[in-house]
Amino acid sequence: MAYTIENHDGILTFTIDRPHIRNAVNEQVMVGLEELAVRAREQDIRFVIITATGEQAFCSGGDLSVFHELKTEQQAWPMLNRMGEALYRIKTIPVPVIALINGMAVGGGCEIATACDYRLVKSHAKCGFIQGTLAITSGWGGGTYLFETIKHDAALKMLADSRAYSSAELLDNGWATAIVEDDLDIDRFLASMNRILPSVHRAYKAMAIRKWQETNLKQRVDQEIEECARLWAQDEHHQAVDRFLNKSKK
Ligand SMILES: CC[C@@H](C(=O)O)C(=O)SCCNC(=O)CCNC(=O)[C@H](O)C(C)(C)COP(=O)(O)OP(=O)(O)OC[C@H]1O[C@@H](n2cnc3c(N)ncnc32)[C@H](O)[C@@H]1OP(=O)(O)O
Repeated sequence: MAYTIENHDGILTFTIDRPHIRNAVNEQVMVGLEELAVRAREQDIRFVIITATGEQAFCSGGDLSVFHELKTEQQAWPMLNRMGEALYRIKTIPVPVIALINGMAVGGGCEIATACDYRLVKSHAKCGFIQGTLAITSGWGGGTYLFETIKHDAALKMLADSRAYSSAELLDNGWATAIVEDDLDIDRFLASMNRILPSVHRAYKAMAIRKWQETNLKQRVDQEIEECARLWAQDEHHQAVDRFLNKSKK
């Protein structure tokens, strides 16, 4: 199994469980995120947490060993669109969604975290939209969500930098909600959330969702996906992925 979903007293935790491959997203993880989006809409759910197994990685994005088989725009679009739909469903979950970033979050991994309402970043974790180094843009909606999340210049810089930022940089640019060292820090954050009635959390989330609907967030995500699919088909992208996969084999 590539993931687990556990409900403890209304806190629904999704854990990507592919640490050997830095928790990269394959078809099974996509199925898991789709299941999460359904279960998170049940009435007893108070918060959702998305995290991953181990200390090394939260998620290294799409599983390039699988997705590298997609060569053309027409082949790439269904994969990008499926994840785009799943992440939009996660973004609009009616309760707060917390990314617990236990390690590296790069590429699509950074997009998953950006779709969440809060990002608790372990101090050793580094995160970045490194897609530029693969000659593509973000393609699961994460770039669009970034512009909803942090200041315009910081967002544009983070996308264009195409490198992993330290936790201190992520706190500084507003992407990280907090840096956490251990379970105690996480418990403290959840305790602060628990002080307020679930119905109040739901009402505030509904306010944010209304804004996203009125500003055509989904339409903007769809445009991001289409642009990424176009870039995906270029030789520069395939060559960059070849370099990464062949480096691993040496
Ligand atoms: C597809 C959608 C697109 C989007 O819309 O955003 C993307 O997500 S594109 C994918 C972007 N992701 C990457 O380019 C990240 C690639 N990975 C890395 O840069 C590094 O692995 C890391 C995440 C910085 C971690 O480095 P390190 O701790 O040194 O581990 P290794 O590099 O040795 O990796 C261990 C093992 O895992 C394999 N691996 C890692 N990430 C991926 C991946 N995304 N897809 C496939 N395989 C991956 C890596 O090849 C190693 O394998 P072995 O050598 O066989 O052990």
